[in-house]
Amino acid sequence: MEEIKWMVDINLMGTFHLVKAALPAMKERTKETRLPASIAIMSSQAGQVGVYGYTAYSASKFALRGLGEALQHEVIADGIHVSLIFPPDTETPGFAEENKRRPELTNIIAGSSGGMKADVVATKALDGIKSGKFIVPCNFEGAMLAVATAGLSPQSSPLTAFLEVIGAGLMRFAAICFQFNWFSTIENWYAKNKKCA
Ligand SMILES: CCCCCCCCCCCCCCC[C@@H](O)[C@@H](N)CO
Repeated sequence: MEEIKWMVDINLMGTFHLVKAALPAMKERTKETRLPASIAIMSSQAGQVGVYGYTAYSASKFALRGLGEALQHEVIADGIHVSLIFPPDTETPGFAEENKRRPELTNIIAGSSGGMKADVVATKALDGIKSGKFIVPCNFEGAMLAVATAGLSPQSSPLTAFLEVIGAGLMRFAAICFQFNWFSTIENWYAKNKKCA
């Protein structure tokens, strides 16, 4: 339980603390300058889909979506835009550390979206923030996830809204195929490893 609390403290409470600390000055500045401002929240693709081995991590990253959606309602009148970034595995020192003890099944499922270099994720994130996107995917699988999990999130443009409406059925179908594949992999892995034990 201590480790779960630690993760929620960093990923969720850490974001609350940062937003709370930055908001008064941001509101003041947008009022004075009339220039738009952005709050970028770093989630993860594991905050769009639950992934084996990431129970605490996924929970803390999913929570950021609720935070972001509600916050966008609360700051839109101040000219502040919220962006939620959803990267896949990203080559960072933290990821190298994580990889030393990541379960095989997590590797397989997370591998469905591949990995990205940190500077590429940073560029994608900045582009998304600058163009006022609420959901910022970082790769092709991320774009599919964005459509599949669009829910009631604010849409960034009429084109995105159109693609979400048109793509919804297709992406649900793709999601079912991915889930089927992941559950079969988990089942086979347990069957094989139980036999070996
Ligand atoms: C509707 C179609 C679905 C498209 C493919 C979905 C692939 C989803 C795979 C998600 C993997 C997420 C892994 C991210 C983990 C990182 O955040 C973590 N390593 C950071 O430490």
